[in-house]
Amino acid sequence: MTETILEVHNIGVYQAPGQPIITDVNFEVREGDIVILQGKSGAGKSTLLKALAHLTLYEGEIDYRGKTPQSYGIPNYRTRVLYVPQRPSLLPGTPREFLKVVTGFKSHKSQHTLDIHEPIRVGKAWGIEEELWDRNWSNLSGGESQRVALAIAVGMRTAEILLLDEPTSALDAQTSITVENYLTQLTKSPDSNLKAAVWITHSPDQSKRVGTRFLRIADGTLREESSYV
Ligand SMILES: Nc1ncnc2c1ncn2[C@@H]1O[C@H](COP(=O)(O)OP(=O)(O)OP(=O)(O)O)[C@@H](O)[C@H]1O
Repeated sequence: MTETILEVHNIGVYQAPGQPIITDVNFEVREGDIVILQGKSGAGKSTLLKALAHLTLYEGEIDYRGKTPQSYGIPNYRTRVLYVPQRPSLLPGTPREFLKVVTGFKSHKSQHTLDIHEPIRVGKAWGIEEELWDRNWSNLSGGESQRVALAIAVGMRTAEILLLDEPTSALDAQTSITVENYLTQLTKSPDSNLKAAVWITHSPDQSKRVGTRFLRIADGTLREESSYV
């Protein structure tokens, strides 16, 4: 039987008391799932991913492998259920400097799989030459910084679930497919830590290519669909 990784019970996020962005969200993520999260702009998709990563206040419960996020320690939990923003906003310095900082965190160090060269290798597979790692973030194009940030998230090899917030929105069609194939194959590989993803996209074509399950947020709550609609 396929193992459940994440169980989400009655999640609600509020922008102010009595003003919910999302309520009564229930679903689970199992090994091998690439869960497409769809919904209109402003529906609450990013809000839900941030709640799953414990990056925003929420009510309700999250179980990761049968335990609460707190029981892992929140920084450690966040490396396993890892949110990848659409673009790294306003980061100082260069990607290589950023990589050195994040790989120095105790929560990452405690995991034996870490290899700081792996993100650079992943980036190369997506057309990111090594010299770009020494350029300031502010001097990278939108598509370059998006791929570098994703390469860091993937190359750390700490995540079991990636929470992907429009991960290819700044990429051309061909590069987007290269990244998609890499992520879907990694999710299926028995040697990989990565077991699943929750993936926001506005692209019906991308949803069909990568999705194994389809969730939609509408009117402040979530429902499962049989396909992208
Ligand atoms: N920190 C916050 N405080 C108050 N309101 C917020 C906050 N974050 C998000 N919102 C509001 O919550 C709603 C959902 O935002 P969210 O970013 O989750 O939407 P989304 O579905 O990801 O949209 P898009 O497709 O445009 O990225 C929006 O109305 C947004 O303005």
